[in-house]
Formats: sequence, structure tokens, C-alpha cells
Amino acid sequence: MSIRLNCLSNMARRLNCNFSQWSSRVFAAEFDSRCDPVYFALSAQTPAADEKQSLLFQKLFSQGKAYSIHAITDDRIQRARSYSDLQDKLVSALPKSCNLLQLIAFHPNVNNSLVKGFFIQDALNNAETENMLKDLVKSEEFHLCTYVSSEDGTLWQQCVWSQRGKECTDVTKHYITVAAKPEYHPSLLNIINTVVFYSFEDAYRVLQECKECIPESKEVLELADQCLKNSTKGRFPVIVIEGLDATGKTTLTQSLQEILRGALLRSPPGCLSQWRARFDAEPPLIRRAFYALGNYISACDIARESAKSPVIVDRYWHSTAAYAIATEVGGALESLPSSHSEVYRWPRDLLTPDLVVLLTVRPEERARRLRARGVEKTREEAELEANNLFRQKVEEAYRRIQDPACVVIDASPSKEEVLSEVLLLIQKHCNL
Ligand SMILES: Nc1ncnc2c1ncn2[C@@H]1O[C@H](COP(=O)(O)OP(=O)(O)O)[C@@H](O)[C@H]1O
Ligand SMILES: Nc1ccn([C@@H]2O[C@H](COP(=O)(O)OP(=O)(O)O)[C@@H](O)[C@H]2O)c(=O)n1
Repeated sequence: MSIRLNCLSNMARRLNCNFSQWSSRVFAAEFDSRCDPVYFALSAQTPAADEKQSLLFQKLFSQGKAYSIHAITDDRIQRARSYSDLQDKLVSALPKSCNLLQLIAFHPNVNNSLVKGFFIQDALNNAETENMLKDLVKSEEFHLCTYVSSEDGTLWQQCVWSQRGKECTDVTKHYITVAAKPEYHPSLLNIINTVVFYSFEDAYRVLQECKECIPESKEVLELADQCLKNSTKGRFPVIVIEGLDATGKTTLTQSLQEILRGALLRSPPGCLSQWRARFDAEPPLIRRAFYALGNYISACDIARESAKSPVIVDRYWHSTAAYAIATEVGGALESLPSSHSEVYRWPRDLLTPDLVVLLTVRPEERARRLRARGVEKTREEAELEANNLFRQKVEEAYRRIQDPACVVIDASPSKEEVLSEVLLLIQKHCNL
């Protein structure tokens, strides 16, 4: 039986790495974001046959034909963009019989060692699938691997496909073995400086690297250049209101602005609005760096305004970090980095507010508000169901961010009740 799967040995050859360096990588194929991935590794030796292992691999490789593919380059911007392009191509061009899974490869406990790819199960063993994947390999941007089983179906070998002249052939083979589940979800390896940036320079550098491929980066960088890197807060309090969509941030921040006669600011700031859709369409590395810089640009406005009046801010650093972490970390709520992880630390060079309030609402109340906003019932319910886990992860990440930590408020009661509770908090924390 001939089966296909992804691997990075081809990359290893290109980078002149030997097999032993790559054999220490672990691969994770994710069937469902709510379950643990299947972890496997490569082996130069014939592994002992193992019934449990072969059952697991049957599930992965025996669904008709299986392939794997990933983008490959040393340039992190190009790699992130190629991965997104690859995803778009696969989603739009693969025959319906195919099942597309996330596949990642990483060195356990080594930060930024994670490489993302895709695993494709083609139940109908469609020639169209193979031709399409071979075409992608021709561009030299992507690498493709396939797998074959031993005659009795107990052992699996990986074949790396390579372009030789006009022919695409499998050139190297390695055995596959089951790998131990790592202590932490591997997606944690690529949070710091890949989706969450802890200094102005780190976020700035990403957009600098994008100047050629995304010309709009230059304009964002110019705005960032104008802002003082270490904006110092004025004598008036700075109050940040955080929360998921439809938790009542806009409603509350407007009331607070009136009552406190303060300035109402937001992150990302208005001056970045025209580029937001452009950067939202980019992969996480670039998109998150844009939002991170947005906080620093907002911080300049906060510093200036807080010298004159109290400042209310609609979303700030907590939103940037919580959404980035929750999106990047696959799996269940338990996959989030533990509460004491350094991913929840505040950037040392970003203006610190006096109070951060996190608005939370019960799911039924949120659904009611969305309905009142006119969101179609069926669509909204489907969205709630699909995003329930994601929403829980964002909210949990919000709660774990430290220095300053947020004060959590149940924003399900009436607007007036929420407002008076927050005013009491402001009195307590901000000497107003
Ligand atoms: N405490 C509240 N009770 C009932 N409805 C509310 C409350 N706060 C906000 N709303 C309503 O819920 C919807 C979402 O509020 P909004 O302030 O726009 O949230 P966000 O800015 O967080 O997305 C709006 O229709 C708003 O009028
Ligand atoms: N300070 C901020 C604000 C928003 N964001 C991102 O922007 C998205 C939410 O923005 P939004 O405009 O939908 O927010 P609301 O209008 O719902 O308040 C989140 O997905 C975050 O990823 C951010 O990263 N940092």
C-alpha cells in the first residue's frame, strides 16, 4: 500500500543538515483542534512492530492516499506568507474527497523551532490530487513527502519527493515511529516574537522586513517613528476597557468618557484604520506585529492626553496578546501556557495603564445582544458553537496577563449597573 505524508528531510538536505539533526524533530498531525495531535518521529533504524502504533498510523495514513507538504525558506516573512498561500491553494484546489489536516514539525522545548505544513488524506486516491501537489513542488517553494507501508501494513516509511529534471520522484525513505506527547503543546514554541512581541523593536523589525512585499508597511513604520518609544504617562489616570466582541466596551467607554470628562482612545489608533484590513489579511507574524505597533502608537496619544484629563482606552495590550495566544495555541483550553508562563508578561517598554477592566458576559446574554444588533439567529448560533472554545481561550488568556492584571467584571447586568460598578473600581484604583 502506498501512502503519502509530510516531512522536512528535503529541507535538511537543502540546508546541508544531516539526517541525525532532523531525526530529533517531532511531527504532530492534528485531526481536530479539540483533541491531542498524533505525534510521530523519524528513525534511521527499523522500529520494532507495535500493535498500538500501527493502529494509530492506520488512522493517519490509511485513508486512501496521504500526502504532506510545507513551505520552505529561511526568510520568516516569506515562510509565513508561503504557508498562507499554500493553505489558500489547498483549500480551493483540492478535490472534495480530500481531508486537510494541520501538520507541524518541531524540536521539543526549542523556541521558534516549529515549522507549519499540511497533511492531506485523499480517500479516493485521486490522480488530480497528486498532479496538483507535484505542480506545487515544481515551484521549489514547497516540499512534498509520501509514505509507504510494509507488506503486512505494520511499519511505515516516509519518502521525500524531489524534482529531478522534469520528473518528480521519491528519493529518500525513513521509518516512522510514534513520539511521546510533549510536556507542552508545541504551538507554545512559536509565541514569543512570532505572534506576541514584547518590545517596540521586535514588532518594528517585522514590519521593516515586510517593506518590499507589503509597501504599506513603510507608512506604518513612519507613524511608529514619530511616536516616542518610552511614552510617559501624565498625572491623570489611564483606564483600559477590554473584552470580547459585544461585551459592551463601546457602550461603557462612551459613558465613562462623558462622566469623567476624559479622552477616549483606542488601540489600534484611528491613524492605522486605513491599513487594518490590509494587515488583517496577512499571516499572524505580520498581522500581530501590526497590532503590537498599534499599541505603541496609541501609547503616545495616551501619554499626551493623560497630561490633560483621564484617559479611557477601548482595547490595548491585553487584546493584542490574548487573541494572538488563543489563536496560535491549538487544542483544548488546557493547552494554553500555564498561568506563570512568560508569554503573559507586559512589554517592558509599553506605557502601563492604572486600571484594566475585563468585561465578560454570559453566553446567552451575548447571543441576545448579537440578535438585538441584527445578526441572523442561525448564523450567530453556528458561530457561537464553533467559536465557543476559542472565546474561552481568549478570555482565559486575558485573565492570565500580568502587571497589570485585569479586574474582571460580569457585564451581563444592565448598562447602568455595569457603569456604576466600573466607576466604583475607578474610585478605588485611581484616586478619582
Ligand atoms: N450592559 C448592557 N446590557 C444590555 N445591553 C448592552 C449592555 N452593554 C452593551 N449592550 C448592547 O450590546 C451590544 C454590544 O455592545 P457594544 O458596546 O457595541 O460592545 P463591544 O464594543 O464590546 O463590541 C450593543 O447593542 C449595546 O447596546
Ligand atoms: N489592541 C488590539 C485591538 C484589536 N486587536 C485585534 O483585533 C480584533 C478585534 O478587533 P475588533 O475591531 O473586532 O474589536 P471590537 O470592535 O469587537 O471591539 C481581535 O481579533 C484582535 O486580534 C489586537 O490585536 N489588538
